[in-house]
Amino acid sequence: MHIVLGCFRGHRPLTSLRAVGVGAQGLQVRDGGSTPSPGPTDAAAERRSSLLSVLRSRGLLADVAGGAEGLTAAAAAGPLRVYCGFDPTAQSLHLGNLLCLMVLAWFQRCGHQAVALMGGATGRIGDPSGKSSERPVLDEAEVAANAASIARNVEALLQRVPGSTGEAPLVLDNYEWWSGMGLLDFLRDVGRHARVGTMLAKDSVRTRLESETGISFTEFSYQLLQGQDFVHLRKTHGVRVQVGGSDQWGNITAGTELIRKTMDADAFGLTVPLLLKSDGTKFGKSEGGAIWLSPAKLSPYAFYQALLATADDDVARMLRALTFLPLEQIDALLAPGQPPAAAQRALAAEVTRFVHGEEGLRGALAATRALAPGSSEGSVDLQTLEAAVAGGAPKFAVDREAALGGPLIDLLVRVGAQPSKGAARRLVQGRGLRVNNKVVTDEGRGLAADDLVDGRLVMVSLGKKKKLVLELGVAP
Ligand SMILES: Nc1ncnc2c1ncn2[C@@H]1O[C@H](COP(=O)(O)OP(=O)(O)OP(=O)(O)O)[C@@H](O)[C@H]1O
Ligand SMILES: N[C@@H](Cc1ccc(O)cc1)C(=O)O
Repeated sequence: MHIVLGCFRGHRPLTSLRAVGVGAQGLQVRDGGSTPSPGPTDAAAERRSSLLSVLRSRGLLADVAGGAEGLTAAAAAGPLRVYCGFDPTAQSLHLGNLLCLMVLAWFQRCGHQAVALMGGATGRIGDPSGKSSERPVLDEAEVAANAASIARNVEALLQRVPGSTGEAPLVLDNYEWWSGMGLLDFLRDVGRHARVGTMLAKDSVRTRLESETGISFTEFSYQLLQGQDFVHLRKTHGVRVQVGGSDQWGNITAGTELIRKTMDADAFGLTVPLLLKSDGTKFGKSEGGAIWLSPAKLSPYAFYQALLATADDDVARMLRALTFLPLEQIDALLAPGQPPAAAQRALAAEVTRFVHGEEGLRGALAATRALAPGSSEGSVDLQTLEAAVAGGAPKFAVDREAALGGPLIDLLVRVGAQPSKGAARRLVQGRGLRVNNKVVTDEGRGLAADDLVDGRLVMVSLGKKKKLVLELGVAP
């Protein structure tokens, strides 16, 4: 895997930010020295206002809309609510989306409150940002099911932000307010405030207008829906900041402009540099090859392995952007003399822990150990077996009674995994046959019920590298 953090089309120069004099993590309070130590209120204000310098130090800040100084002052004055929207066009979010979730997490750590918005309505329209062609229309039931599954994932993830000092995160769905909005209300209350010239000038629209296929009115209107979301959240939940990838700049500023015009209130936008693949395309779901965050789409083991495969050139940026490790610890991991892949292992462990929880990481590490060539560690569970099959181990369906009723070596010959009984015996004599990683020493050993994982599966290793999975059931 080769991933780079870069900026997408439409990137604007980094707004100059004022450092606010806190440590790299933004969580340390300055040592008092000769000046008096800050009291608890000052410490909290300092932590809240450290936000932009923290995001910048982690490589998570591309642009600020509404003024960096104003945002820092607002953060110092009190906890802010910040939102990021996700269109439920797939069952799960992916590693690219994790950057935005990390920004929400840093807000939480600095004492603010994160709001994750499911695009139950916008997912039915299709965001043209960064897309060279029209998105397919999704089935309503599918969008709703996707939104529910992403909401569960995101909520669990934001609730486990380590060191969070903000109020508990909120998860909302914009279908709530769009489902009741009529066309006339929309044109009168939202459309009237939008200038067509400004809408046409957005990168997402301009590039599509210049393309052969152009842009539909539906996708052209998308920016107003996202803009109105921000207005709605500003009014109903006091949300003052919106976060998104740098491809979202046009949609985010549509919101800050609408708020300014219709409410005469302040609002800020933050964009995150996009996580790009080595070919320069966005690391997203439409482009394929996504590293999914939901365990239903990608097991914690496979997720861990995908991060372990991060290229050396990308690992420093990924450690800064996708983990909460202190920057000094990251520098130490990258210093010469570290064991091979130490940085990748730390990256994989930290990100897996955040995305899948402590339990998910434990399982991923257990499966990694169990599937290592020649492993004799016995912790083979369902995830390990699924990982073995996903990694190319053949799976054989065998008759349960026959499998439990005779020697394993006979079964291996019957399914074609061993050329002859003699070869299978020699494998046992050379201590090369293992059942769920336990060495078989008895040539007559058969399978027993307690070898079975999930009551039906067993992993058999033939020598150091070859593995297969037997599934006991009714023979095909
Ligand atoms: N590779 C990425 N790097 C940083 N942020 C990203 C990346 N991919 C998506 N995001 C951000 O995550 C948020 C939600 O994105 P969303 O799920 O709607 O689109 P997506 O996953 O990029 O989908 P698609 O590939 O269909 O465009 C947006 O703010 C988007 O900019
Ligand atoms: N347009 C965003 C998702 C989003 C939807 C609604 C919002 O209010 C905000 C963001 C995207 O496609 O990535």
